[in-house]
Amino acid sequence: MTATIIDGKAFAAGLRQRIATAVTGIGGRGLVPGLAVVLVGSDPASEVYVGSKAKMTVEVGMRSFKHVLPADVPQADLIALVARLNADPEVDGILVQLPLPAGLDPDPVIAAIDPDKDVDGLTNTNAGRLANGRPGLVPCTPLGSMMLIRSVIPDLAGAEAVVVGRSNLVGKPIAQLLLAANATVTLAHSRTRDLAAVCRRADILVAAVGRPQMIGGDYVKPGAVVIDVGINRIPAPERGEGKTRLVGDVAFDEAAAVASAITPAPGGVGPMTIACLLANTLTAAHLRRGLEPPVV
Ligand SMILES: Nc1nc2c(c(=O)[nH]1)N[C@@H](CN(C=O)c1ccc(C(=O)N[C@@H](CCC(=O)O)C(=O)O)cc1)CN2
Repeated sequence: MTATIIDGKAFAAGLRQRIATAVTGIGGRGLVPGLAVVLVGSDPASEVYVGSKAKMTVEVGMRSFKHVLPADVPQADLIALVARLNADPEVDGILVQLPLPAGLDPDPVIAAIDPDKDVDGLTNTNAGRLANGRPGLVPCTPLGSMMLIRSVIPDLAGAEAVVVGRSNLVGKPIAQLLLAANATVTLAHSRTRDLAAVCRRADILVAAVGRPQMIGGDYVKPGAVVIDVGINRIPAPERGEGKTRLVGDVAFDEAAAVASAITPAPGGVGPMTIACLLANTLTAAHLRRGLEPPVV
């Protein structure tokens, strides 16, 4: 079998286009959604992601507010910034880029975000809403992964789904979303016994372990849909001394030979993360004003 490649880059571009159209529509009524992104420190990957978020926010017609704080900022100052953003009427969405530098605890910072502006969907309130099947803001990477899954399997009822990885940012919310779509869900992790055999049960296999190319072809059931959430930078001496390249958590060539559809990494789930952040900001901007959010 040769798998269909699920083109997340193209899907994300289409989604951003639909968001831009929706933003133009509400602009006539004087509503311009605003997204505040907070970067603490100077992690190079985080700087790139935050830069892309700011650029794409403006491209879809929203307001972008970027706050950069030094790595040694006191925790109380970071929380005070979040409090100011909570109170700012021009800000509909707040995102604190993760990971935070060593010495800062992300939990109280996330807890300080107004759940109705929590466009990362990471507060306990939004996690609880997701777990209880209530409307709320859903973490961006899981939301984007679900859109890609539904592009190849519109009806997930009864499908066997295995999610490998149990982080609050990705694994747990994807499992909740799959469950809400009536899939039969197994949440596997580093302590799961015979992980390959568990994964081979999956019609939908989601890899979110953070270990480069760990999911080999022997983990994939013939005909399965494979969603690779991993983005890992590994040495690439074949490109020259000191060079690196990005790979996912899935050994792509091996898995693609067995699966029916697969996301590449890069170019799969990653680009959906920022597009879904913009979608969540649009949703938050509507809900905060008591308006029905558009379907994008
Ligand atoms: N507060 C948050 N922090 C982090 C999140 C998040 O959702 N909220 N996710 C990741 C980083 N991230 C966005 O923040 C992100 C990761 C990857 C991509 C992406 O488009 N990746 C490309 C490759 C990019 C490259 O060349 O480096 C791809 O996969 O094709 C966008 C956003 C952790 N932190």
